[in-house]
Amino acid sequence: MDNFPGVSPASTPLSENHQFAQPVVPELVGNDFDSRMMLRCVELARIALGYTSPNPLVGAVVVQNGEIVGEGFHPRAGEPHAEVFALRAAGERAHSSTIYVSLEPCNHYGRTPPCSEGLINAGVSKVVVGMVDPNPLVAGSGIARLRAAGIEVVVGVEEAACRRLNEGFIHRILYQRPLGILKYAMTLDGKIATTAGHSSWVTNQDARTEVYQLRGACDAVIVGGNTVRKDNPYLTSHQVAAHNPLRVVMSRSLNLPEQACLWDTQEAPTLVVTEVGSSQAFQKMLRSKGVEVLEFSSLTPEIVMGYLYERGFCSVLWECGGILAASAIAQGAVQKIMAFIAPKIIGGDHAPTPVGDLGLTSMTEALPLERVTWRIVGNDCLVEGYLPSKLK
Ligand SMILES: Nc1nc(O)c(N)c(N[C@@H]2O[C@H](COP(=O)(O)O)[C@@H](O)[C@H]2O)n1
Ligand SMILES: [Zn+2]
Repeated sequence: MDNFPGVSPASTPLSENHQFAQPVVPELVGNDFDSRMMLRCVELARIALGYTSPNPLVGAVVVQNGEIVGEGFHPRAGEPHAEVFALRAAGERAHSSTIYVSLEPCNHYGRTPPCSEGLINAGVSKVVVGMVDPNPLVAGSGIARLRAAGIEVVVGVEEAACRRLNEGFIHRILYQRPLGILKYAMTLDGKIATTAGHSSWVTNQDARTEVYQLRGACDAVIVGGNTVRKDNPYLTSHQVAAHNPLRVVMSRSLNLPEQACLWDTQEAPTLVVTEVGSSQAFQKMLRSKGVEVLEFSSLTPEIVMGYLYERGFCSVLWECGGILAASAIAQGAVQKIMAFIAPKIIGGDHAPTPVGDLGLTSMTEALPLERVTWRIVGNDCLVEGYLPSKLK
């Protein structure tokens, strides 16, 4: 099992969960201070990027007289919640304190007892919450329980940052599927490779490093057989992030190379999903290398996403070619687009493009992205946006 940088696995010692204490900032009061503390919660939560599914990323900070006296984050499902680590780190100083937490404290017995009770028992006087927990087992009941116990509760501080942090978890809870992110890199004339299929590299190192970080934050990354045959990718986070996603290959035929970087499972696990009836000999060869192989009666993006949901995943990165990308979009397996655009022209009548045929013939049918943002990454531009909600 892989570890957090500087943090030991499974039973993370509390002292180490607490090792991120910040200096006192007495001059900051009111909303600025609340914002700073909540952003610190988000920062703490992000230490566990890639490790917490099906649970959310959560950070917590205990403040006494303007001083941080305890910090914590949720390291992984089955371990205590962020509030517990922060309260334990604060010890006696949790009494009459204000606790900041990026997600509403839970109010149910799951793998762990309710944090609402822990906060009441610790004697905190105020709880500042980033966002309400969309989990129907919580959904406002944690806030109500704290208020009923006479604790002041403020909700919605840095809510946008808290929601962004957990967009995969939120999507999983609301739609019973992982959030699907389609990432591609294309030239300014919309090509992901040359006519000959060569694609190394469309974007510069900075953009590729950002993709490695993205992989580290996702639970799985999916490609089709064509990408394995043409690019022979690793699909790891290349040590830029501590976590590696499950690498998933979708192939009906198992017409795949005997030798491929993805069959080396030392660094990261690989799952090949195929259809009933594909070569048993090839499946045996893959299994002998430590590759997991699963057969489905019908192999579609929707079925694979349903399976990955059951496996507990919150976010899945599609790094496939245009044909599979179009099929994933059409089946509602993609909600978010991340397009890296390199300022170069390659041309080519038959050079591949990021999204294949969607069956749309009029420009009025084009799928308009929502909540679009863009930024420069090194020499390239990253455009991000969300497919219209009706596709979700
Ligand atoms: N507020 C809060 N802090 C954390 O650190 C959390 N992990 C959660 N998670 C919520 O509780 C559910 C998981 O409970 P168990 O870990 O199984 O006990 C999760 O679905 C969230 O709703 N909340
Ligand atoms: Zn909890």
